[in-house]
This record gives sequence, C-alpha cells and structure tokens, in this order.
Amino acid sequence: MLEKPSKETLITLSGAGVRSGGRTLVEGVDLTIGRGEIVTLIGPNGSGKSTTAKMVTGVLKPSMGTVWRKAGLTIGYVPQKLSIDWTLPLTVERLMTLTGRHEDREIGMALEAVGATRLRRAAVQELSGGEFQRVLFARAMIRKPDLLVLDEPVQGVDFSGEEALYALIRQIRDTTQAGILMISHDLHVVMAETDTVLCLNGHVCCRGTPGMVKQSPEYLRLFGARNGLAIYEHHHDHEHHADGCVVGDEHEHAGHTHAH
Ligand SMILES: Nc1ncnc2c1ncn2[C@@H]1O[C@H](COP(=O)(O)OP(=O)(O)OP(=O)(O)O)[C@@H](O)[C@H]1O
Repeated sequence: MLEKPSKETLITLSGAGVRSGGRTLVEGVDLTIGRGEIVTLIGPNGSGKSTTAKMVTGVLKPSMGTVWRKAGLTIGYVPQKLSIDWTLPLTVERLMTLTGRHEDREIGMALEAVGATRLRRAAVQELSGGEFQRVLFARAMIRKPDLLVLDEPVQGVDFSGEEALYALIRQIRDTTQAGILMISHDLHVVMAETDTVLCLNGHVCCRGTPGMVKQSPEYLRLFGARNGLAIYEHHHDHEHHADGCVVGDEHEHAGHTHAH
C-alpha cells in the first residue's frame, strides 16, 4: 500500500535564536509548520513568542541556527496591535487597502470569508474587539497566504467571541489549507485543533499535542464546557532560575520566572 504523503513543509526553524544588545532573546527553537497545520506558541511575557514569530515572518533574521522557507512562501500576518491614528476617520474598506491595492471584488470576498461583509463601510474605531480581529484576518487573507501568523488573536475578546474566532481560524485552515502559527496569551488553554504546542521561556521548554478539554475536570470546573478549546499539559524536564535561566546553564537570558 502507498504511504500517505506527509504534509508539504512550509517553514522550518532549526536551532534558531536571536541575540540583541548582548542578550539572548530566544534560542534553540526547532519548529516546522506544514500546510494545514496549526502550531501554537505559549509562554510567559517576554519568553520569546513574538521574537520567534518575527523569525518566521522574516522581520528578524536569526543570529543562530537557520530558518528555511518554501520557495515563494507568502505569509499573512495579524498583529497584536495595529498602530493607526485613531483620531482620523477610517473605514474597514480603507483599512483593507492601506498596505496594498486590491480590487473591490477581492475586498468583498475577504470580508465575506470572515463573516464581516456588513462591516465594509463601518468605521474601524467603532468595531468591537472581535469584529476588529475579523477585519484584521480578512486583511491578512486577502493575499491568499500559505502561512498565517496570528499574534494573540483572541486577546481582549470575550469567551463567546473567542470561540467564534477559533471557529473562523479552523474554517480558514480547512478551506485554504494555510499553515497557521498562533501566539496564545493563555498559558494553558489553546485551540483544540492545535497540532503542536511549543512552550517557550527563552528556549523551547516543552512541546506536544494539547490534551482534550473535555477530559479536564479542572478546566470544566473553571469555565464549564466550551467548544474548540483544549488544555495543554506542561511536562518540563528542567527548572528555571528567577531570571528565567535554566538551572545548570551558565549563560545570560532575557526571560522571566517560569514555574515548572
Ligand atoms: N528589539 C529588541 N531588542 C532587544 N530586546 C528585545 C527586542 N524585542 C524584544 N526584546 C526582549 O526579548 C525578550 C522576548 O520578547 P518577546 O516580545 O519575544 O516576548 P513575548 O513572549 O512575545 O512576550 P509578551 O507575551 O509580553 O508579548 C523580552 O525580554 C524583550 O524585552
């Protein structure tokens, strides 16, 4: 019998890291994202999630290790924050064309794909957190990227909005087969469809598949049943100093305390 071909690799980071101003921001990151795969980065503040995402998007060059990208790889990026002048009137339609010219039809299709058609002529300033996030997704998807990088996509969105956004990410993955790299603002709860979770703290502390939320009484007790989410259980084989350094490692780190 023929073996099922493995998913096309979009990007591979091998031992990748960044040093800046004499500090190691993150190091030793091994990470592969294939077509249709969802990889989630978790870790405390300052643990190197954004730095790793920036190596993936190419905004930052690794100072150690390598980053390999499929030839012609297109990346869509949904930032954590968008620096726009909130005092100037700006419609959703205009926001979609700020960084590139797109036909009316393309804008319409991108907004429709994220369920935001009715927001086309709305003022960006008046959107709810979840609506704004959808519009940012549409803006990233308009280039039909092979890889979508989402920096804390559900931050500031309430529980039901969060579920709706995860459903949208799932739908985008299913329909476009884009690879997805997501930064989670939560240390324990990640999207259930996540194929691989990487827990960072200046380096990769642990990695694995998330456990199913429905099997976690602790989670159910806290939040009740929620669809589309899962608990990621941490299993680390090392301890950290108060500054985030691994006990037994002598070099300098930029991270913070991380309880194991
Ligand atoms: N351009 C830079 N120059 C120097 N240090 C930086 C730079 N960018 C980030 N850092 C530092 O690198 C470390 C990792 O930052 P990074 O933004 O990757 O963390 P993060 O896990 O995304 O944090 P958060 O959850 O707070 O967004 C932090 O200590 C940060 O202060």
